[in-house]
Amino acid sequence: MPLSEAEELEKNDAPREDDAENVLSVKGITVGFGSKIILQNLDLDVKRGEVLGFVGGSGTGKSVLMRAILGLTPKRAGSISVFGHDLSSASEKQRKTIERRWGVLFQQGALFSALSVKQNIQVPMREHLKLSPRLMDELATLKLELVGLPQDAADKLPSELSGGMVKRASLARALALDPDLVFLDEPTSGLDPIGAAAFDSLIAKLSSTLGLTVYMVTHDLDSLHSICDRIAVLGQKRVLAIGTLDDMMKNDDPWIKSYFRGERAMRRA
Ligand SMILES: Nc1ncnc2c1ncn2[C@@H]1O[C@H](COP(=O)(O)OP(=O)(O)OP(=O)(O)O)[C@@H](O)[C@H]1O
Repeated sequence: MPLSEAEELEKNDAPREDDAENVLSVKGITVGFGSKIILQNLDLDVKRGEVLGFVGGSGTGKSVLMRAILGLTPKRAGSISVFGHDLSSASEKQRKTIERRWGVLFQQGALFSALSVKQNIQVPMREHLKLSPRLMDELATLKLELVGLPQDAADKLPSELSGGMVKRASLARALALDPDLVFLDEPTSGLDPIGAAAFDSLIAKLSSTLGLTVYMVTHDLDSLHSICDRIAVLGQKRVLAIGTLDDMMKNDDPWIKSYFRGERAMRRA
């Protein structure tokens, strides 16, 4: 009898012991474009069930790192393990199984403009699952509810939605396959403070009720304060520091100090 995809994964690439704690483990990765090195020998662990906020100056490589983890940008060295499985040695089939367990919300939402919200949510279902149209409609309805969108949003085009609704629709698409891990690239950018706070609460609620692990690139100090269990700071081509907000407040690196204890941070206090 042929092995299921999950059995295939187990058989060929047994999870390492630290899988129990780390959903994602990046070891010594280097990424560059031409002669420009963006990330060098970078290490990062993301723990199961945590909300990790990722910050860093503009252009330090936060999006590049996320894209490298997702396999969209090639790395020159190092290894990336997700759910205990090394992505470089995974077969295509194993990779697909791993991809089914993560969801991604790209910057600006990245919804397909010619597809309705419902069809956008169903894109990952079409790619990874074989379901009847009726079941896919039922699932899309559930996802809309989960992210707090009204059912009449289902047949709208992205251009007919407000910025906050686009973010929610993108989140619904990221959650389409009931992932264990979600990557969010600046989910609250472009939202007004009330919309951003509502989106933060939604992420916190989903993380606690669904046990989701959240990897969130953000510039939003409010998000860092309100929902992140840990914060990682990218700088000098690596993770400069990782820890709780308290740890960041005590850190004396000049960039970290000005970010967390500078004028902007003090204004929000
Ligand atoms: N495909 C590419 N080819 C060449 N250079 C690239 C490419 N993608 C990104 N870069 C460069 O890599 C660097 C890091 O970019 P990245 O978008 O990851 O920064 P970021 O930390 O996400 O910035 P921001 O906070 O402004 O979004 C930048 O100098 C960018 O120009």
